[in-house]
Amino acid sequence: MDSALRIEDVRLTPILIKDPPLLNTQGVHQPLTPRLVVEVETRGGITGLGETYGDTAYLALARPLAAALPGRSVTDVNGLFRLAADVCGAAPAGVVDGRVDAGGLRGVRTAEKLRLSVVSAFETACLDALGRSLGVPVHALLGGRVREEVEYSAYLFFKWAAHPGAAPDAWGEALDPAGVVEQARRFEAAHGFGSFKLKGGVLAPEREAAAIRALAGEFPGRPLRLDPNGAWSVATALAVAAELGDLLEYLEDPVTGTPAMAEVAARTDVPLATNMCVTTFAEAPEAFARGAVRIVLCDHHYWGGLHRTRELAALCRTYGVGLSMHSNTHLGISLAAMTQVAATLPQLAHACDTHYPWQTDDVVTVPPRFRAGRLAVSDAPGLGVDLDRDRLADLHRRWLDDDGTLRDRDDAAALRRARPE
Ligand SMILES: O=C([O-])C(=O)C[C@H](O)[C@@H](O)C(=O)[O-]
Ligand SMILES: [Mg+2]
Repeated sequence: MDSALRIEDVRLTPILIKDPPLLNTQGVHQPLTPRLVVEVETRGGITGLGETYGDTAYLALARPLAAALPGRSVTDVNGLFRLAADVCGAAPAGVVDGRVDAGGLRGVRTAEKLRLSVVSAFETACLDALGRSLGVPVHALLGGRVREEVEYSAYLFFKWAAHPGAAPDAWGEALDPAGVVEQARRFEAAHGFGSFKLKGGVLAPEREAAAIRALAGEFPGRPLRLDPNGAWSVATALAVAAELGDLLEYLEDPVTGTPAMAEVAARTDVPLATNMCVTTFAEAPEAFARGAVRIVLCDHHYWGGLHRTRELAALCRTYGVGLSMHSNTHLGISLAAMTQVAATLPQLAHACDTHYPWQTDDVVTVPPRFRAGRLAVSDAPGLGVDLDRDRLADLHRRWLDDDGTLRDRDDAAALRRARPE
């Protein structure tokens, strides 16, 4: 083994980044939300980057893994999973209690999901370091790209004009169909997005269906998705599906859990997609056997990295299930990783989700630019992004200065603070 590829040091930097008051079925995004930047430095002096959730539960698992890595090779990405199982221990008490993951809206929190979300950032950082060391892009380490660009979808939200006590943000309020259409127009004008996903589960289902109809009127024939994060009953889901019918590219997690999704799927032709009932390999057999979902949203953060995202793609292909991509609040390191892996997935037939246009902070030196809703796939070594260390230090300072209130994303708590009634 080339000793230059051995890991010399691992740096973890928790940060707080600005986030607008976007609404979802849990509550509202906090004004600042945590992320974790992982740097893996080799003995050869090359540093690889990764990014993941930065809440305290993730940090508690990341620290022992970071401490155990020096001396291992960045080529040993398979070994990371065994190592994490050995050194991370249990998730901190109280965070795995059957609740839906507040920061992710990705089904119930489990210790395994937390651990995989942490390992994903280390895997990405190792692949970045390996790619930089060898002078090849990460997609080459995953078998090579099958496309030159990756298409992304505009992620529309009902939102307030401002966080409580703050000045209105640049997007303004969107609490009705007209506001959503205006937001979509701005997304299209700024980034050229050709497809739109509306985050639902916020207003009455009829209002959300009306917003989709308004989008269809403004952008005829464009792919449209609605995602209430499991907030509806089977009857409501069927009523909305019947009303919107052909207007929808897919309906995402209209109800919670595989049995309810299967019940809806059996009674509508509208394709159902999920990032809530199939979020681990163990959940796939039942959901696929029952025909509960036609599309699974991959997300390298919680599926455990870029290689495992490709394993998920192979599983979906085997069962004739389609593939799309999910996103939470994230920065340019994650966007680069999403783009690299998406470039290697032949059956990715839907535009990927991204929250990125909502972010005003970043830690990469050159923020990516969407053209016609697409990102060019970088052929530069590694992920193709570099760290802005001054920015990283500023955002880490914010995290240090926080009294603990915002270090864990909790949209329900943020809503209670803003609207105690
Ligand atoms: O597709 C999804 O379910 C999501 O993107 C979940 C996210 O947590 C999103 O709803 C958010 O951040 O409000
Ligand atoms: Mg979803």
